[in-house]
Order: sequence, then C-alpha cells, then structure tokens
Amino acid sequence: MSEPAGLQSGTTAATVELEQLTKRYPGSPQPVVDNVTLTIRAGETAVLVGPSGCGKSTILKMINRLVEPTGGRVRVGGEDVGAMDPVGLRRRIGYVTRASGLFPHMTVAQNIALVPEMSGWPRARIRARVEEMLDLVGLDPVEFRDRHPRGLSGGQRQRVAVARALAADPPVLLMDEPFGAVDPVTRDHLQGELIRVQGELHKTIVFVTHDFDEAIRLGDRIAVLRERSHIAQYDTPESILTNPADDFVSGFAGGGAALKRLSLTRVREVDIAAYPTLTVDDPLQEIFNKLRASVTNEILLLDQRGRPYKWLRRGDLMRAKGSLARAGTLVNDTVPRDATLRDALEAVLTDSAGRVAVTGRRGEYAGVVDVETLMNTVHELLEADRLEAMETRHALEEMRATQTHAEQEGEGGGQMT
Ligand SMILES: Nc1ncnc2c1ncn2[C@@H]1O[C@H](COP(=O)(O)OP(=O)(O)OP(=O)(O)O)[C@@H](O)[C@H]1O
Repeated sequence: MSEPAGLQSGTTAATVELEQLTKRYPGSPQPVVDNVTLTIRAGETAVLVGPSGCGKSTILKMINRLVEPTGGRVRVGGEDVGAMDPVGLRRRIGYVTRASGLFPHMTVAQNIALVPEMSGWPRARIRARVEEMLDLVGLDPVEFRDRHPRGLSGGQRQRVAVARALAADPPVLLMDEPFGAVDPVTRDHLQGELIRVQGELHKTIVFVTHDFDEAIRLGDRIAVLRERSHIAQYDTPESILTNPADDFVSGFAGGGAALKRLSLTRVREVDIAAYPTLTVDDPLQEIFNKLRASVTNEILLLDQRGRPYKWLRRGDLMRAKGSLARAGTLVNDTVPRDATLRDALEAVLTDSAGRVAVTGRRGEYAGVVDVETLMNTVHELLEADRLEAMETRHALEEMRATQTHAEQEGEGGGQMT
C-alpha cells in the first residue's frame, strides 16, 4: 500500500480531522462516541478533556485504528485512515499511554529502536536516532541506553515512552493520560519538558486528560467533552477560561480563572521594572550615591557576570561599616524570563520584601517583578480577554444576522418568480 503524502516520516505535522465520528461497542445500547466532528490543525496541541468514560481514549484509538469506527471517518493529512494499512499507519502515528507500554525484556535503546527497525532503517542511523531521542527527552544516552524498564522510575519510563513514540519522526503524536500515573512533582516537570520538545518539533499532538489544569498548560486548543464525547466547547485556553460556553464548561474549568490566567502568561510578556543596579566592582562611593538617589530605597547588586547577587538597602552599608561583603541580603530566589506569572507570584509571595529578580538564559539580570506589577498585569489580561470575547460574540452575532437577512432575501426572491 502506498504511503500517503501527509503521513510520510519526516513530515513535520499533519492535520487530524474527525468527521461525524461514531463508535458503538458491541452489546452497548448507546454509542460511546457520538457523531464527533473536530479539526486539529497541523502543528497544534489539542487536548481532549472530559469526565471519565466520555470516550476520550476511544477517539484516540480510532485515530490510529486500534478501534474501528462504526460511523464517520478520521482523516490524517487529508487521507482517510480507514483506507490505509493499519500497521503502516501506526508506525507513522506515535502513541503514548498512561502505562508506558515498554517491553520489559528489551533495553531502553531496543525499545526506542523498535519502529525505525521495523521500517528498515540502517543500523548506524538507528543508533544515532536513539541517542538523539534520549537527549531530546532529557535522559543521558550513556547512562540509560542499556538499562531495562524495570530499573527506571515512573517518570523516566514515560520519557522513554515519548522517545520511542517520536523515534520514527511521525507527524502525529497521540498521548493518552501519559503523565497520569506519576507523582505531581514529576508530572509538573514532564509537562514542562513536553512543552519544550513540542516547541522544537511542532508535531500535531492529540492529548487526553481529565485534569483541566494540565489541559490549560499544554493545549493550544482544548476540546471540553461531555458524555458520549459531545463537544461542549473547542477553543483556546484563554477563551475557555474567560468565556466558557455554558455551565458544564465553567464547572469543569473550576474556579480561579485569574490564577489560571497567570499560568498562561510568561514573565517575558509583561513589563519588567528596571531596578537600580550596580556591580560588585563599582566603587563604594558610587554605590552610596545610587542608594541615596534610589526611589526604591534599595538597589540590586550584580556579581561580576551580571547575575543578581545582593539586595542592598539604605543604611546596610553603614551598619556593615562600609564592608560590601557583609552588607545587604543575598538573593536566594530568581525566576527566568520563561517562567509563568504564577511561578513569579509564588516567588514574590515567599520573598520577605515582595519582589523577585528576573533572569535571562545564562542567569543574567533582566529586571524585577513585584506584587503590584503582577496584580496590575492580571487585571489588564482579564480585561483584554473580556473585551476580545465580547468582540468575537459581536462579530458572530453580526455574521448570523447578515446570514439570516440573506436567507430571507433569498426566500423573498423565490416567491417573486
Ligand atoms: N473494548 C470495549 N468494549 C466495550 N466497551 C468499551 C470498550 N472500551 C471502552 N468501553 C467503554 O466505552 C466508554 C468510553 O471509554 P473510554 O476509555 O473511551 O473513555 P475515557 O473518556 O477515555 O475514560 P477514562 O477517562 O476513564 O479513561 C466506557 O464506558 C467504557 O467502559
């Protein structure tokens, strides 16, 4: 069977379309997936979130044909998967589940090499690919290549499972609660890693979870599903938080929209205050002068490599008898520019003076955020979201009105002839 263009290995991503997709398992009176139509754009992460048993896993399994639909179809890269050879199809769609599904008798490297081997890749290319994949998921190839799954932690097993799913460079990755069985701290870490990997690879990812916070964090778009996979809302996380379609969606999203909004924004996206700074090599007199002139009553002292080192307040130098080594308070927490505003808020709230230094890639000083900046920012964000939601609703209403008008005109025209 020929390989459809949209599904060739090496293709960055492919659109996934569900068209009136339905599944009724034998013996069950109701379909578990009922007439679902949904388009997942190439390169996007779509998260399916909904109550237990609403058919999320069944949808994923219909995409890679582990389950055959009873109605409708799935297209990947424009091609009907029902017309493809299921084994070939599965080689080109990565699949990661809650239980890693690694083969226990095979080493990590053998597990990752599985699909490239079945696809007939030359040995040297497979070896290089295994190393590359381990590197990508943050595992040292030398340390992990020859280990067996039983010797790995739950989090490490899921990393290997992701490496295996991506090994043959599939355009589509299906993830069924991949982090559901690991502890919350590891889950948090793995979610961050997935965001980083997706930032590099731009695959089309269909991710299933029943954790709404996970959906908010990972999804470019979220499909909130009711029973039988009826779509309650399919939208960006921002729209779902600020403009939920109905009570079911807002109930699922839970409270705390403002806090969740903080998780969606990065520190680099907000105005970071420029703080008065000096470096440890600057003359003492200059430090005195700057402190005296500072409206913040405080300066941030940077080390020789420009990294935040000490907070220095007026009087500190005097009390330390002019010794810079003894004066001030060491900076013990910083946040990178890529951190979320929620992380920044956490750091600011635990800081005794209510502010935290922001750093760039190499730990260099980039600015300071404080409680006031964060409060103002979240107010502005929520306000902007609300305005946008209102504009969208207005545009939709206008479109509908124009449509109705055109239809009426059409009907009128029909009567005249
Ligand atoms: N092979 C099967 N045969 C019969 N019924 C099935 C089969 N697989 C799943 N079901 C039923 O279909 C419904 C949907 O299951 P599915 O696993 O797709 O839901 P889900 O939303 O992924 O659930 P969860 O979040 O609990 O994993 C459930 O009622 C389940 O019992």
